Amino acid sequence: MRAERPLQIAGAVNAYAAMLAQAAGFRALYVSGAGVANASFGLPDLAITTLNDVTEDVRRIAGAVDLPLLVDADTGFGSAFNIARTVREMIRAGAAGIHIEDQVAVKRCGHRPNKALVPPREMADRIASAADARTDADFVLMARTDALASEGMEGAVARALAYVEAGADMVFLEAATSLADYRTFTAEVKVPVLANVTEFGRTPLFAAEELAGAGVAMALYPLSAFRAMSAAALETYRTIRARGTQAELTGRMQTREELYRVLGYYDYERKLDALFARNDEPEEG
Ligand SMILES: C[C@](O)(C(=O)O)[C@H](CC(=O)O)C(=O)O
Ligand SMILES: [Mg+2]
Repeated sequence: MRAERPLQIAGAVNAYAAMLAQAAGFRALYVSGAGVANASFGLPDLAITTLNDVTEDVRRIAGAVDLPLLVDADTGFGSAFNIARTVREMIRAGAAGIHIEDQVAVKRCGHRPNKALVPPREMADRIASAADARTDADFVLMARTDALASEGMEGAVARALAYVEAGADMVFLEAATSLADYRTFTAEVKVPVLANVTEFGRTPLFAAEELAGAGVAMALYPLSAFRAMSAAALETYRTIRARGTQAELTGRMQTREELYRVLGYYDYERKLDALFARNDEPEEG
């Protein structure tokens, strides 16, 4: 966050997407709960996936890039002891931080209607359990509030302040609808605030500079690349089925050369060649 404001955080649904985001210059990445559910399991984002499902993706992504990873821990995957375990497992898997939200355990996407929240006290307990379980002082604990839709700005601010009091380092204001919302919220909540700029939701696609002007410290793009790749993949599959060839699509594909550059393939190949060359040398006898 010292490097840029707002810190742009890009969602990556797998290790290779994370490498692409890193190559594009992002300084922080996100493992989206919706991304794990949708992309890794073909499930909707309705609290169906588990802690293990998410940490598996975190391990793969953290193993592929050097960037800090913010991870969506939904409602923490259970009650106090489970939340403590979530924190420890996320740290072990390589996350730099997680966010935990104040929806009931059967959560929904933050941009859908009929979200239900736990009482502020219960969410503060979630945060306190998480803060207590931290085995790494640098691990970031972010409280997400979904309260704007049902309790308005006053409710969202009151909740955020309680969560910070309970140990949250940062706050995620879900589904804000105007820059004025962010301005009011960031003026009241003194810790860094994240804006979720997810497409086709409640929040207009505010530009980074606009968010910075409203006091926002982090801008999240949780599923942007996933939505783009999904549309591209569907078009590719359809075209091959309809035309019997992919020839007209290659201009829009990432080439083998580009793929290999991102992967560092040629370094691996050189090492392999050197190993083979060594093995070919006659043994001294
Ligand atoms: C940020 C989010 O929690 C996610 O899982 O990526 C989702 C994103 C989305 O559904 O667009 C959310 O905002 O609830
Ligand atoms: Mg989510």
